[in-house]
Amino acid sequence: MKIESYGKINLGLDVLYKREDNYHELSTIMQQIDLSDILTIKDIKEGIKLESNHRDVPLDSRNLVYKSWEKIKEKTGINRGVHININKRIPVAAGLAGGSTNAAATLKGLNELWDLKLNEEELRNIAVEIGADVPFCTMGGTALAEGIGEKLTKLKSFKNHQLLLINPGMGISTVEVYKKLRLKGKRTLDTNKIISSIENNDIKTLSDNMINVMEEVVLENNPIIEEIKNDLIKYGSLKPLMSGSGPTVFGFFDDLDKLHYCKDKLEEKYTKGIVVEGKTI
Ligand SMILES: C[C@](O)(CO)[C@H](O)COP(=O)(O)OP(=O)(O)OC[C@H]1O[C@@H](n2ccc(N)nc2=O)[C@H](O)[C@@H]1O
Ligand SMILES: Nc1ncnc2c1ncn2[C@@H]1O[C@H](COP(=O)(O)OP(=O)(O)OP(=O)(O)O)[C@@H](O)[C@H]1O
Repeated sequence: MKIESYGKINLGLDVLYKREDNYHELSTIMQQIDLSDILTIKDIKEGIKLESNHRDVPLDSRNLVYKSWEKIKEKTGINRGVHININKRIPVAAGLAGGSTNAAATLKGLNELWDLKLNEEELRNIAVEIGADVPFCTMGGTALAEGIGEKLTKLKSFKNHQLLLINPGMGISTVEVYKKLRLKGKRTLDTNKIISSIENNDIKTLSDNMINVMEEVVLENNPIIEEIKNDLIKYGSLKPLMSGSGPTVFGFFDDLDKLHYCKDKLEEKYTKGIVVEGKTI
């Protein structure tokens, strides 16, 4: 069985406060994009064997795919073996939910392969035990995520908007970013404005109002992110934003020719990085 495992961007990310369980309460708009990894899942006699084309992906119990297999065993009592090949195309530790989407695809894949009949809500309840971004990844599309990311409200579809994603070529640890955050004690992101722009299919107003409260602390040690944002604007993007805990930056385009011109320019400049064209799905 082959499954496509799609990444996400945050069309705005606000961190409201630190909770007693040490997680943070969020208000974020999540959007699935067509940049994906391919998972190939096969039955084997017992245990789990992982394989990947990407050297930064752990092939043991640290992999979120491994955690999905363990959770399925624990929740359903099914103890079957599986071989999973993870063909990585989503940059790793990039703020694009790479590991989380692989975990979600594994939950859905095993549910189908083993005919477990878990419904969407049951899948989401298992997903949150694997990671905060995993429930959204099982659902996809466009959603407001609150709580630690697991309280999801589906929003109107925001498909087919063209964007460029620029990753400077290094990874950033989500845990470290949460540790460094300086919380303001009040809301920074106008989520209603983001939601109304989505409803009106208005990428310009959306882009103008996108805020990610994690940018500030990530920028302090990674000034290249500001440089990428400035370059995106210089070559025709609408106002760009860092996704999640970074370092990937994305910008929307109202014209495909502008996007291709910008892509050429940024590919020339960021030779150590990754420049990918994508769209919202
Ligand atoms: C930055 C985002 O990508 C925004 O969508 C997510 O909040 C990150 O979610 P994630 O990588 O799935 O997070 P998890 O794997 O569940 O948690 C990793 C670590 O991030 C921190 N964490 C995560 C989510 C959250 N709401 N509050 C947190 O403080 C915790 O220290 C946690 O130990
Ligand atoms: N299937 C997986 N794919 C990629 N990384 C994984 C996977 N499983 C575990 N990891 C580990 O998770 C770390 C974070 O990688 P990931 O690509 O999920 O980050 P991210 O996109 O920033 O996540 P998020 O946006 O959810 O915070 C990696 O450094 C890697 O060690």
